[in-house]
Amino acid sequence: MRPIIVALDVSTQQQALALVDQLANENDLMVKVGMELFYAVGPTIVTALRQRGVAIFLDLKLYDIPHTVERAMCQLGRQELALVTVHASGGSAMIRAAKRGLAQGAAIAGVAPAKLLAITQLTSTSEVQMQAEQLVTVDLPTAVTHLTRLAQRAGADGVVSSALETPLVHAATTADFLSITPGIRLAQDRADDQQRIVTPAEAAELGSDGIVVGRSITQASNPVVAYHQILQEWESTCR
Ligand SMILES: O=c1ccn([C@@H]2O[C@H](COP(=O)(O)O)[C@@H](O)[C@H]2O)c(=O)[nH]1
Repeated sequence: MRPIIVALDVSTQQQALALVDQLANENDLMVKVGMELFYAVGPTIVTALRQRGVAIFLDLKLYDIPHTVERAMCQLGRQELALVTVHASGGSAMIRAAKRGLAQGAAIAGVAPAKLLAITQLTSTSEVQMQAEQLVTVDLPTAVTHLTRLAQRAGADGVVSSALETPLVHAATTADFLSITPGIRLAQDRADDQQRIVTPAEAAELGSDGIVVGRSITQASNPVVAYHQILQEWESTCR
């Protein structure tokens, strides 16, 4: 399955469920709960979404000392989640700890463990910004490739980056390793905080295993029409 993952970046359960209900007829729907919704509503949003039968990507981008991340992931592991995230730059010990925590939580609850994704460089980061602000001295593709290798060696199941880097991610990892890609924009979308953007068709051509789309759907006058436009582009070029 190569999902379109709808980022439910809204601040109430009512808004989130209204969006999911509009998309209820779509096959294999996966939604992403990010910081805004999770901090506003709390873990009950996961329960409410599970009751609607959608796959859930809980994108909290954990970044802390390994012990803290392991204990936090143990809690998340008890939920039936498809995907969760950490920042790859938290390091290999932290990623290994995240994986251990997820497995522990899943075993306690008797559910399948979520897949662990590591964020490489946020899609809102440009190469210039990365070099100037993070003092990274290599170019952005090299930095993403390095963090991808580190993430896979530490046990992550995939990475998050722009689809622009997906060919590098796949070249650096085994066939089952996921390249999940936000920073998706339609030709008519206006410029915003995202820097490394591609269209759904470009993401498919580049080999993305799943695109994350937020505002192009959630802020569209008709989210279902926007979803179908994206689906059509994504599937017409999907390999
Ligand atoms: O590098 C990253 C990692 C995560 N995101 C998340 O994806 C969505 C994108 O939303 P849009 O409205 O389509 O920009 C959002 O929830 C981010 O937190 C990302 O954009 N880039």
